[in-house]
Amino acid sequence: ADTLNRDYVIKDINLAEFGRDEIAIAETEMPGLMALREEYGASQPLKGARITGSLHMTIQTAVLMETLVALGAELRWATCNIFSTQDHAAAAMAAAGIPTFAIKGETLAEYWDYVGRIFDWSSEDDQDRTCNMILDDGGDATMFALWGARVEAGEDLFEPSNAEEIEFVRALKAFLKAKPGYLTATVRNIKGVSEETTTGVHRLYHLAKQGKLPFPAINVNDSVTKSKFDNLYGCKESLVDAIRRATDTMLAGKVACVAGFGDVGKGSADSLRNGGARVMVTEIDPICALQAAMEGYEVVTMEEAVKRCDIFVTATGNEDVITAEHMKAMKNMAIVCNIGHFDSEIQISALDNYDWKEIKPGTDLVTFPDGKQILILAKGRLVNLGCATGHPSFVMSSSFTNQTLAQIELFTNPGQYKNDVYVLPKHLDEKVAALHLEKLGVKLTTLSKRQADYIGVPVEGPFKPDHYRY
Ligand SMILES: NC(=O)c1ccc[n+]([C@@H]2O[C@H](COP(=O)([O-])OP(=O)(O)OC[C@H]3O[C@@H](n4cnc5c(N)ncnc54)[C@H](O)[C@@H]3O)[C@@H](O)[C@H]2O)c1
Ligand SMILES: Nc1ncnc2c1ncn2CC[C@H](O)C(=O)O
Repeated sequence: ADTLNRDYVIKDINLAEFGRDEIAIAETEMPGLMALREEYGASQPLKGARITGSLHMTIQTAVLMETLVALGAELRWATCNIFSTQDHAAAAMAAAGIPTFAIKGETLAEYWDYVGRIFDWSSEDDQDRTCNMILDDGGDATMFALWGARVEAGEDLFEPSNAEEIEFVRALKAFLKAKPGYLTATVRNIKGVSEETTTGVHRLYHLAKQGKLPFPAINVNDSVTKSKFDNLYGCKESLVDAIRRATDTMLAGKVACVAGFGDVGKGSADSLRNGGARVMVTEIDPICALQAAMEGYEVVTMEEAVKRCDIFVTATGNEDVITAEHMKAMKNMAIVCNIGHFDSEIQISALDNYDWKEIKPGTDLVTFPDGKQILILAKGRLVNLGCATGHPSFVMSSSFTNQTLAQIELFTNPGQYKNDVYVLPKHLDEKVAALHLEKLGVKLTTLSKRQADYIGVPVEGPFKPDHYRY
């Protein structure tokens, strides 16, 4: 790692030029972010914003980061998954002077130490300087700050029950010892958090319901132009990309199982079917199960799927969806991976005592006592970023335009939001979509006043009621 006590920890600063070259190409595919730089560059709405960012350190995220900086923000950034960093993107950010702490393949200990680094805004001449915004993906950064403040208010930390929690507790205790009172001040100074993903949003609603959310939050995931695009079309492109890079397996003719038929499961099932696989789905929700059936997917239980499927993908946001028992019952050389945010979906640790052989980074061959073998991808962490480069730039532009608008909303309207979870208003959702039409050559039709009146919407939109489902 390239450290030397600089205010970044990355793999190799010499990758910066390569990163910069790919960022330049990505910018041509991210019209929403580039339009926001045009629109807000002069007025600098994020001047004074000190954003602690925890989001996969990819080329696409680098374009988001430099958009936030172009609008006046200062950043400190870490990735939100130990396998998702693209080292050349991290190098380009460090070379651009943005404190970045991310290495592809970092350990859990390093991951949580880096979360501490992005919260440490203190300097020689201002020990009390803290962040005043969080941009989160999955909720790890928010949890670190909140638990720090809660421990300093006298609450007992939970007993860690796995490797991840052990490192979280260790890193948090070290931070609290080094900087007593600092996270309490941080939480007090935070104007809000914008959360990228479904699992992180679930955690925020849970906190709000418990009355333990001490600042406003914007749920970016449930902007239509985020989850109905990134989660759906992003996974449709990046899932099979990852499976192919990790295994070179032929998809055509194979039988695949996707656990969960939400936005990610829908995109994932489509991805596999387009590759020529016959796809089965498992679901708990009768509505999503009915959708899957009517889309032509067989809906089965995992107990049934393990007998018949060659490829398994979890997309539920839940835990223990594929158990050790399930894996023991799978066909020889079955491929098992997860595209959900956390690695809770597959019982990876239950395989610890079996023989693991790393074929290449991201692809492990596990041999069971009876000699049966399976391939585990990205050690059960999200496979599209662990074994490939995640979603392409264009769809991430839609997600990250929402992120940027959410940061502006929270930072420039601190009094407007209570300590609760909000989604962006529909006119901004439609604005994000509109910013991405020209790139695809879309020609939009304009309503006449008569038509607008007939369907009861303003000529300029919003074109749908809040209860509309896209
Ligand atoms: N890898 C990526 O690029 C990426 C992108 C977006 C979201 N995500 C993550 O993917 C996960 C899913 O996101 P989503 O937006 O599709 O969520 P979602 O809530 O829309 O869908 C999850 C589905 O899983 C089903 N489910 C829950 N438990 C199940 C179980 N035990 N068996 C079968 N089905 C079950 C639910 O009924 C639901 O329909 C989340 O963790 C999210 O954060 C990852
Ligand atoms: N290319 C990507 N850059 C950053 N994050 C990415 C990329 N592809 C998928 N993701 C995951 C974020 C996604 O919005 C989520 O909800 O998890």
